[in-house]
Amino acid sequence: MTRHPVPGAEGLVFALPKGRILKECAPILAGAGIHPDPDCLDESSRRLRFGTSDASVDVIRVRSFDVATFVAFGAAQIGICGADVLMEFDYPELYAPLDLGIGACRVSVAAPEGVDLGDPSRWSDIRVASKYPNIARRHFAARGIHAEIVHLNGAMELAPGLGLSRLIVDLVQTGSTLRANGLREVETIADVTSRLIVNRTALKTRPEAVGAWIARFRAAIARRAEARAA
Ligand SMILES: Nc1ncnc2c1ncn2[C@@H]1O[C@H](COP(=O)(O)OP(=O)(O)OP(=O)(O)O)[C@@H](O)[C@H]1O
Ligand SMILES: O=P(O)(O)OC[C@H]1O[C@H](OP(=O)(O)OP(=O)(O)O)[C@H](O)[C@@H]1O
Repeated sequence: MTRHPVPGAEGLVFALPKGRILKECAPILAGAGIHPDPDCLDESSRRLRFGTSDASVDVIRVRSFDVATFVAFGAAQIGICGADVLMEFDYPELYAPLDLGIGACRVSVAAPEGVDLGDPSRWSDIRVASKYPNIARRHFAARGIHAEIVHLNGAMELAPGLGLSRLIVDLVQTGSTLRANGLREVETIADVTSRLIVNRTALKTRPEAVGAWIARFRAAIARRAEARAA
């Protein structure tokens, strides 16, 4: 694919999450008319910024949590990330106009299989391991429970068995990770899919460019839905 110069002040930077959502994003990007350099989808590539078939758009590939941060601070104007990440950060600078319908899972509370946790309405304090400290804290606070959060970046499932916490708050899709680690889902906090996100200031100051991309993604999602229904 032809290399294009990086976008100048008028160009847009599109933040994509590396990891499991990246491949699911590709057909949606193509439907919206963004064709990144093939290296972008090759997880073994060490590059982080890629040109696209549109000389005015570059793609960056960052961790899922960091997509929200790049877009919130205006370093990227558009991006794709899970609703879990949006809930966790709650950045006022982010506008999430479109549910892309990919990366479906849920944020749930889980506990050790076969352990009686007692009556949750009687809990006052509980220790919870999660990579979503804000979601977890808010969830328990809304029930009048003070949650002491142990912030982990992965392998939360180990925490209850090793006495690090009584509960975990993590993503669940099939439930096989919980089962494989002797845990059960206790409660769903929120259903999750991936969203198109934009920086609110960029949308205000460059409504033609940013608004046009939102419209293209909206049309691409509608076409996918029609094709699935046919
Ligand atoms: N099991 C799953 N099924 C469906 N979607 C998921 C699942 N796990 C995560 N996701 C979605 O994919 C996003 C990215 O998850 P992924 O596992 O690729 O990255 P991560 O492990 O959170 O990031 P990192 O590798 O940077 O720590 C999550 O924020 C969520 O929206
Ligand atoms: O219910 P399941 O279908 O088992 O999916 C849930 C698992 O998927 C995610 O982890 P991932 O595979 O992304 O690995 P990670 O721990 O590196 O984030 C999530 O953190 C759970 O561990």
